[in-house]
Amino acid sequence: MMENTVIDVQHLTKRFGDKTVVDDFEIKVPKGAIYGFLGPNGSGKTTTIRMICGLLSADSAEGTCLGFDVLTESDKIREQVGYMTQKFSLYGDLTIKENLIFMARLRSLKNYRQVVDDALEEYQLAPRANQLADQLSGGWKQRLALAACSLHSPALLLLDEPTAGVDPKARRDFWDRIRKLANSGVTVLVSTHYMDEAVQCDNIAFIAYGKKLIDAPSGELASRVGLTTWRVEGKKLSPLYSALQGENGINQIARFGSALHVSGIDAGKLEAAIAPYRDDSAYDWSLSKTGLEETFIYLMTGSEDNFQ
Ligand SMILES: Nc1ncnc2c1ncn2[C@@H]1O[C@H](COP(=O)(O)OP(=O)(O)OP(=O)(O)O)[C@@H](O)[C@H]1O
Repeated sequence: MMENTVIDVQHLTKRFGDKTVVDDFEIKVPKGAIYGFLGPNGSGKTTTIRMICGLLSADSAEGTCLGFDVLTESDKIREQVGYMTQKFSLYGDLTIKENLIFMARLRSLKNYRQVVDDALEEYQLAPRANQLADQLSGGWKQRLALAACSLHSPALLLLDEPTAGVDPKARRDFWDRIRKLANSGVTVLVSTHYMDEAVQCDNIAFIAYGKKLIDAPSGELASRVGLTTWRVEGKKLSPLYSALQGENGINQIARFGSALHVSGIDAGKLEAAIAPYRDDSAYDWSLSKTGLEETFIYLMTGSEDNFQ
């Protein structure tokens, strides 16, 4: 294992009944990375991450996480993992402070009162320490959940759709905190099917049907997939949308504000498909750099019905 690599796993496989939900998966994650696991519902993201972090046993696997064997030393891995689940899983009828004390004691943390006081300060929860968790807004609940799963200073954080349903300001605060943790050496695995969470990741592994289709630094994902994109602006975009949809050479049309982004994997076929509309003065066409958004939509729509 490279010194800087905290996860180095191969042949990770999991079956539930006759369904192989994670199929011969491999991944390397460097220390301090924010690594996104993207894919449609049911594609196996959570199962994969939970196996890597020792929270679920694999049917087969080779390799290490945090220097421990993924198959035989999952208890040691688990000790260093903080897991923030999709659903708020703290106690609504306990206060913020009581929740943190409960979690700290569950972890048998020495000096737990000090650890909790430090967390209240660090996460700016102190002024609300005596508020019941049930009375908190989504953003504050999420902040409490992050504080709770970080009390034992985990080396690895596992976040399952962490900002779903949270307002933009709270979301930005949350990612600022995650970035700070990553800069201090904490490695972060994020399971999501939301674009705005994906853009926060340094690396992205795209999963469909339990298999990893692509694994790349997020800045390289678009060029790896290789879509060509034309941007078109104009007054009558709806009829154009209908006319282009399903045409040979067009893999995807997405609305971006007042423009359409028309993308295709084969640049020549794409150009031929839009040719009849290029000279129409109602439209203003320009070749556009394919971004993460178009790539993300393309990947997601190409593998929508995982295990349905
Ligand atoms: N304990 C279980 N028993 C049986 N099937 C399961 C179990 N856990 C997950 N599955 C199935 O495994 C597949 C992958 O599930 P998983 O939760 O890993 O997907 P996901 O990509 O994280 O989905 P989502 O985005 O909806 O959370 C799904 O078909 C799911 O129904």
